[in-house]
Amino acid sequence: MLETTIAAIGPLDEPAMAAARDLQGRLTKPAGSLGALEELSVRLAGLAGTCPPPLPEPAAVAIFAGDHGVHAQGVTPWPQEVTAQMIGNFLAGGAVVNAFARQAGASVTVVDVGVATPPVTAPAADTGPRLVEANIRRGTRDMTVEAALTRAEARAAVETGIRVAGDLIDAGAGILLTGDMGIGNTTPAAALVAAFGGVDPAEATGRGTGVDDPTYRRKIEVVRAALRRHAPDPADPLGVLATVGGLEHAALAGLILGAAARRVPVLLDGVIAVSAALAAAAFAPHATGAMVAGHRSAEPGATVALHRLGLTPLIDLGLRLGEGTGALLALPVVTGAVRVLHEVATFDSAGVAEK
Ligand SMILES: O=C(O)c1ccc[n+]([C@@H]2O[C@H](COP(=O)([O-])O)[C@@H](O)[C@H]2O)c1
Ligand SMILES: Cc1cc2nc[nH]c2cc1C
Repeated sequence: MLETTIAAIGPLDEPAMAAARDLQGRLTKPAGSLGALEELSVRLAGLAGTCPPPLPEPAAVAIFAGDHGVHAQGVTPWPQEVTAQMIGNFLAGGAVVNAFARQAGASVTVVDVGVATPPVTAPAADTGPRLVEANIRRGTRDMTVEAALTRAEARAAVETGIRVAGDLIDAGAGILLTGDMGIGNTTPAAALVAAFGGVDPAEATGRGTGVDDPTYRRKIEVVRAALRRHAPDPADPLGVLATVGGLEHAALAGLILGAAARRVPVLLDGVIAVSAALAAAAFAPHATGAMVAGHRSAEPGATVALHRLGLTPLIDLGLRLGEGTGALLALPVVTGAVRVLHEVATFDSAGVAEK
């Protein structure tokens, strides 16, 4: 399934992009006045292979949740149980992601790919957040001691993400938004950014949920130790994900690949999402055509990854929550970029004089 998905990911459609550029030039506004929205609309036309591209509606957030053996190294102040407890909060509708999803009119799907303790489940409701139980392992192994995952486990997580993308798109989603929950997951995210980005762990590692100076220094050394032990090869993305990644990172890479293969845009959230996006781009370089960077996380690794991917984030508000919150805030910007191509009059049709 991974191989067929990768094979289905092709380049952006040049004629559709040329048509979108031409249309942008005829709309009743000074050329270039919508800044980054114009190039985004052109890219989404190229992804859809048609101009105008469909409005990115309805929107679906997929929150992949997992735990991390590297938690034992003291890289986060939070207890591991918070991952499962926050799943309960997501399903009950009480987290920030739920508030932003209600505002944006987006559905929320929580996917347990690797939570260590059984998730706290809420009573099933027909509407509201949904739980997909796809646990591959109750948390990864400690990457400073051994590989976090076997290649088979990493592949199973990637393929779970591909499957979730397909299911959400089959159910009608016009855009997918990445979400994540996993106490400790900024440590493997930093390792992935350092491995794929070829930067020193000190440049890729941030303070996550907020750690003090001694913990931050230890966190950098933990990332350094894992990379030294495994020496992951960036040309082997499954190997990188298995040795120094996480189950939610691998599943997010799969979600991105699945969206790209179906030519549906995927709006990226924070550092966990963009570290997974580096893996997706290593599997299939053309997958970047489907990626839209929702925001610039405060984590330094996010800026490194966005630069490598050639993506400019739509908003930059110093967020560092995860869950999909930054992607949800950016969603109206993406919709606005496309809506312009559908609804704005041309100089010709509106009888407005050109300069
Ligand atoms: O999205 C981000 O950039 C981001 C930055 C810092 C923290 N987080 C969230 O915080 C958790 C991981 O933080 P930590 O310090 O436990 O590694 C995890 O649940 C993430 O969703 C997320
Ligand atoms: C409370 C809490 C909520 C979160 N949401 C995403 N990561 C999180 C980490 C914590 C600790």
